[in-house]
Amino acid sequence: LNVKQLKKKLSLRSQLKSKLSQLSFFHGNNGTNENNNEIIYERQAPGPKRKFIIGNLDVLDGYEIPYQAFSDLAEKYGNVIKLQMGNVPSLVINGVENIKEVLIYKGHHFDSRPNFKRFQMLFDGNKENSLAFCDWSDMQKVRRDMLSTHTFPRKFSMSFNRLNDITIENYHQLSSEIRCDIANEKSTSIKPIVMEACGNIFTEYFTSRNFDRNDKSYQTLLRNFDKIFWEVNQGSAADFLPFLLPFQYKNMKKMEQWSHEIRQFILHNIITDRYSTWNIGNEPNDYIESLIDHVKQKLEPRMEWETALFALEDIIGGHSAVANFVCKTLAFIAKDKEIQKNIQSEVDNLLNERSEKSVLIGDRNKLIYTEATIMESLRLITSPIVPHVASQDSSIDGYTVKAGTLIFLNNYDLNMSETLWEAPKKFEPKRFLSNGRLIKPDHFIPFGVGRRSCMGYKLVQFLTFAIVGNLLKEFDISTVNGEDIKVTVGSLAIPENPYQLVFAPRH
Ligand code: HEM
Repeated sequence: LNVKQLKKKLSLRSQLKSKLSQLSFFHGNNGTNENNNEIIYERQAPGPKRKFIIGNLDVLDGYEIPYQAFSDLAEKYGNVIKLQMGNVPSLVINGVENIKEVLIYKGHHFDSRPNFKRFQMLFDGNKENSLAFCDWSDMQKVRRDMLSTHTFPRKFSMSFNRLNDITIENYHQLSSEIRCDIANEKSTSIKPIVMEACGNIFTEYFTSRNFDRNDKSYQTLLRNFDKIFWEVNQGSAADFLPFLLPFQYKNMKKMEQWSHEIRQFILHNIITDRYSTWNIGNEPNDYIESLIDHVKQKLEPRMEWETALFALEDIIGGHSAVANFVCKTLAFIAKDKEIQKNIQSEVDNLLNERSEKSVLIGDRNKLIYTEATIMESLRLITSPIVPHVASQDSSIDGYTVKAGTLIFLNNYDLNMSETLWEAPKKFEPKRFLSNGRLIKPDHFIPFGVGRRSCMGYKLVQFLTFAIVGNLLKEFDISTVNGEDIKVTVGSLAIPENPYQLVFAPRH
């Protein structure tokens, strides 16, 4: 090969590469040109015909689990579906590769959140005060970094050990309340006591404060958090059709009142005296001190006192998500004696070998069947409840996406697809086990991934593990008269007092 031939060959190769990059959107590439600039292809995703005013909102009609509609639409239109939800242009994204394209490869193109009136109102008219509903910003990055030290404590660090001690202490309180019901020959109203345990763990862990469980205003605080959690988890047509807002007025006023009461409680009973006595330069011991330190030191980006207050409120409210999840997991377990026996024998084997007789949060890798049960519960409750919004013009799987488009990532389908899972409707922890090891399939992403991923997932895993493990060590659990209680899939929030469970001491 002489120099001339070599030059010609290289030039041909470069022309070919350029042609391929122009064509490559047909193959679903990431839509960048040679200079890594985004090429915006006008290739619209397919979707059903829109109706006047409501657009495609009617596609959800008649579905008990609305996300099932997205999966059914995918059968007809493919993995990227264009929908006009009232006045909000939207895309439904199915398939793990497409979801990864949004969350990982192009995470910075899709890092905003919708601008629903409900969310604005909960945060004093400004959704940027919220950790989960704000758009991406330097402030959000700082808030996430600050929070991660506390929500993702390193194994056996001081925070980790503290979280463990607080969890076990509160578990004992939970167990004594169950024993009280047993002594009175009563079934147990599970949600209020799990809610109280999780609320206490969160307030003590994040703020180093604990409250008397008979304190009426503290009980109201926990109830208010859960009522808001329930409301936020319900879809509302008014999110997409603002002219319906007046019909939502009463409900929204109630939510506004609950969030106002929460703020007042936190202000008066948790944060104010800590703020006034905090000395700049001290090492923060808990999340509240990290926030106060940032505000008082006037670190960049500047955080207003109000923003810090909302961040604290948001994270304390996370206890409600954990409590709802624990209750759903217990219901799945109460319905299946074999799963229960498997967890119990795994827990007994571990505890018989050692002097520490509680299941600790650090035991997760030793109790893999218990872990698999929690993963199975997560699989069934997951939904695309926290949508993304395109923060710039982009593309997904080669389809055009305009800035401002709402993106539903159909993780419900990832978890319920017949092609990805065997008998997906069945509660079967063993699907996460293989050759005595825990396996996590690539398509199992219940907490999202990337820059907007869940900030509380470790707390969910630690607390659920410790509560479920210890409860099954102590008790057999069943439903009242063996009735088959319905545990809704594709959603996390459960009503205030959904079901009773019957506990019987094992020893
Ligand atoms: C079983 C319970 C939970 C599930 C299934 C869950 C799942 C999720 C999912 C799917 C997202 C959206 C991820 C994305 O957009 O890519 C999310 C976001 C978030 N979660 Fe969770 N979560 C749970 C509990 C919690 C708890 C207990 C906390 C707080 C301690 C929490 C804090 C957050 C925050 C702050 C975000 C927003 C992060 C951001 O937008 O930057 N979550 N969660």
